[in-house]
Amino acid sequence: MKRQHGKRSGAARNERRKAAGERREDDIKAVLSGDSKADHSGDRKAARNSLPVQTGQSVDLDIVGLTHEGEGVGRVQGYTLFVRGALPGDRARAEVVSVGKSFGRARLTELLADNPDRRSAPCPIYDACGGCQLQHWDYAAQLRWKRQLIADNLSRIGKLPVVFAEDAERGSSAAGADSVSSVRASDSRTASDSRPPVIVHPVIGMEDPWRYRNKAQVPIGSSVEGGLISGFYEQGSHDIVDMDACLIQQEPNEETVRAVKAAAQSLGYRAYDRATGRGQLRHVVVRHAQATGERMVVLVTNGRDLPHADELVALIREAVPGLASICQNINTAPGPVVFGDETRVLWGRDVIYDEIGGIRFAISARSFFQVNPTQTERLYRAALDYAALTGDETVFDAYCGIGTITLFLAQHARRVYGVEIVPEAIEDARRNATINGIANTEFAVGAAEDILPRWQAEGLSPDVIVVDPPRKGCDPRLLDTMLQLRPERIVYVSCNPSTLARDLRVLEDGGYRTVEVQGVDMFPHTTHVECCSLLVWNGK
Ligand SMILES: C[S@@+](CC[C@H](N)C(=O)[O-])C[C@H]1O[C@@H](n2cnc3c(N)ncnc32)[C@H](O)[C@@H]1O
Repeated sequence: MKRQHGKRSGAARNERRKAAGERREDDIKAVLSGDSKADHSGDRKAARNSLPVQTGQSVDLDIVGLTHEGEGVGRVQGYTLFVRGALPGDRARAEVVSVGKSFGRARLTELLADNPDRRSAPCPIYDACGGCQLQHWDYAAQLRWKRQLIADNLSRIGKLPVVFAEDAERGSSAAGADSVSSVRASDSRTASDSRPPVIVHPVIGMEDPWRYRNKAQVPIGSSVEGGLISGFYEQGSHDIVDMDACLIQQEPNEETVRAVKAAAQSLGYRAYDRATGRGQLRHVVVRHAQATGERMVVLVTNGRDLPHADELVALIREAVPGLASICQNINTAPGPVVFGDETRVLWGRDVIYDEIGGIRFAISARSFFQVNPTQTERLYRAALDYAALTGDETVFDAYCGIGTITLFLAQHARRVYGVEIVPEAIEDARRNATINGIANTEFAVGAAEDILPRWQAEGLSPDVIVVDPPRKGCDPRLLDTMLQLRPERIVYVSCNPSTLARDLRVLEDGGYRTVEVQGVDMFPHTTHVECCSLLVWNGK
């Protein structure tokens, strides 16, 4: 494992991390206190001195929860500490590394009592890499935790009464129940309402939860010797750790990245240096289509000029089987965003083809395509199931990407309208409708919050609306329009249970009832989980 050239000393790095951590903590505190310019350093010192723990202190604590970032949560005299590497059920010894008014962080030094579900993480670089957070936890336990996470968000943020599906079958509502599988509903605003609680199903897991990712997006850096390295950003920093193997990545992607790196290295390419703005290669993005075996390489470069482009293409083609596309994306912006606006084809097609549920999809360099194809089909089937289409319906699919859910739905509806903000994705969506012979779809480029009001003004009236927004959830204007359009059903697909819960609250207040939520584990060994939720018009 090589490390990036130009790294600062360990002490400097620790200082930097500490400062970043404190900034972040202050940000959180400011949000909690509602004071975005909080700078009361005198008050802060006094408050810290009155805390039950101090930096450097060794504490023993029971771990009772897990944060969204995968840190164990424990308490010392009511004060919350986050302990990386600790799991719920552990009794841990930890050294306090930072303290804030509301919570602090501690470093796990010893496990005093082990969680029976603890496993040794199979990945050799697990501790340094920030990609996975849960490899040290039995997979079934991960799935149980993700379900609880969904339920907790619905309950705490959405203020919804919730029940686990098996408890609902037994007839016991979550309100007041305290069995392990039951969900606390004590803080649910509507827990005492007569409405039935939201049913939370077991999260659908993978039979083999490894090697699932069909896309790798790796930053390129320079080694001390001046060679190219690629891998991942070390936890909490922008230092690249050179690494070719990742246990959640499909193997063809690893092979492709290795080949691209070797080809670029042999032609003397330099890695982009954020500090100086010099060097050509910023990122290598590779995709592997699981169903067809096709592969795509996208070289993200710091400018249009790509010396020896023909030789580079020839070397990559020679080394990578199944290659269908080599693209160059140009990104001259100084920030951390991976892609620039311009993409051009260096060799082959501008897309690769993959299939999900018997539908063929063209995928271009910048288009969103779910990273776990096995689970994607399960997710889309859940969405289709909740849409309960008979063939007569008008459906809106907001945040449609390359039209994946749109085409699943279109086979069972009268007409489906898709909207998506990335123009290339809509080009792909139109192409996808054509290649699958699906003629009852229409696509628009734009923000869903702008396009739905336009469709409404044109007199369109959906029976079902499907939304699948990015992590930040739906724009409030979109939620407002959905409430005005008042479809019979809303299917809300989400990769973030907290923004899902926030938006469900808005829709509930507007007259919808959340019936059930199906979690699908798209991202095993990480703290992420995908949800598919069904809402029906409740009448108001
Ligand atoms: C989670 S992805 C879902 C894509 C698609 N449903 C799928 O499963 O492949 C969210 C999509 O929303 C798009 N997007 C982000 N903000 C948007 C907005 N305001 N309006 C429409 N689309 C947006 C993104 O480009 C991305 O393709």
